[in-house]
Amino acid sequence: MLPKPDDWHVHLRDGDMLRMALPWTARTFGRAIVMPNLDPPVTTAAQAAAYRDRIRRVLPDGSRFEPLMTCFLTDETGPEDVARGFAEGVLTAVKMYPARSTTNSAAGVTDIRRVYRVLERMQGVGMPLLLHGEVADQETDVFDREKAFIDRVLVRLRADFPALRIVLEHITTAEAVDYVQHAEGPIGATITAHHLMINRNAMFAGGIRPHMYCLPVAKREGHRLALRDAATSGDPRFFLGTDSAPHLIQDKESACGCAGIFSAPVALELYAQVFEEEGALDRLEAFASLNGARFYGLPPNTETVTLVQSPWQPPELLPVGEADHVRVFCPEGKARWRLLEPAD
Ligand SMILES: NC(=O)N[C@@H](CC(=O)O)C(=O)O
Ligand SMILES: [Zn+2]
Ligand SMILES: [Zn+2]
Repeated sequence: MLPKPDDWHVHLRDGDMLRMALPWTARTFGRAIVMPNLDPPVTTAAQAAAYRDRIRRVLPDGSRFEPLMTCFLTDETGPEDVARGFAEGVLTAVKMYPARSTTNSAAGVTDIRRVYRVLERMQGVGMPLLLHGEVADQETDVFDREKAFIDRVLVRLRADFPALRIVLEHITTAEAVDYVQHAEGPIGATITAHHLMINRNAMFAGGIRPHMYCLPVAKREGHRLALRDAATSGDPRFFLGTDSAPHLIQDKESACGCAGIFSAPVALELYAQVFEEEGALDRLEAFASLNGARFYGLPPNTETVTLVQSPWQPPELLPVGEADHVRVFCPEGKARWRLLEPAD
């Protein structure tokens, strides 16, 4: 049993996809940081408030799930708008995607110098900046883009804004682990369940596997092991963020399949498996339920969840709208841990 965990990085989408995805996240997590990369993206506090209303309207009856909203940083973002959104409790954080680094990020930041006024303001009011930490330039090898982001962008950014609260999201490399462990000042990192479970071979096992493709792309085995060490270390800088990112099958199984792995229905159960394999079940609570809340200055949830060791078969495909489905991530087909429903 542990305090209800929070998901510090999730894509809930909108419309039919939101109706499919939200109940899975709300079942497991008390709160979630909701990504703003809709099409078009959520770029202002007012748009974030409207999106939060749409999310609340499709929450299952009786759910106490709380969506924590973000807005998408663009070259045009106004410092006043985000600071006011933060003060009013509409916005929890600002999300920065380097332009064209990932799904629906075309409106992202083209040159970090253009957003320095916004960052200055955020630093002043203590508002976190969440980073998709990959450079977007196509000359850099896709497997090196996270390390290049740290070397070319993050080091400089943190030197210029030493008190800015930063989350390096969905980290995938030993270099990112090392950077976050040793950096001075307020920094944290989220780690997904899938990056703890698969390495890059999973994308090519017997053929091309589009459902194992996400960004940042899974790396070599050594990096996966470094992530497992970090997540299970008890270091409060590392916390749970599923990056559950549903896409329709037709968009994944395509000549140009999009990036994103949908893990919400089984994510906590898979994290539990990883912690068990590492002999660190006693540290799952810190990673899943305490560290992130502390970073964001929030109390842990008062509700609890219970995980039991009991193999089960998560749904493989979930319908969205009339015509298509989303595939659920579960690399071994079965999950070894099960979340007890309140009625169990
Ligand atoms: N992680 C992904 O592979 N995709 C995310 C975007 C993101 O988090 O970078 C998505 O929105 O589909
Ligand atoms: Zn991302
Ligand atoms: Zn994401």
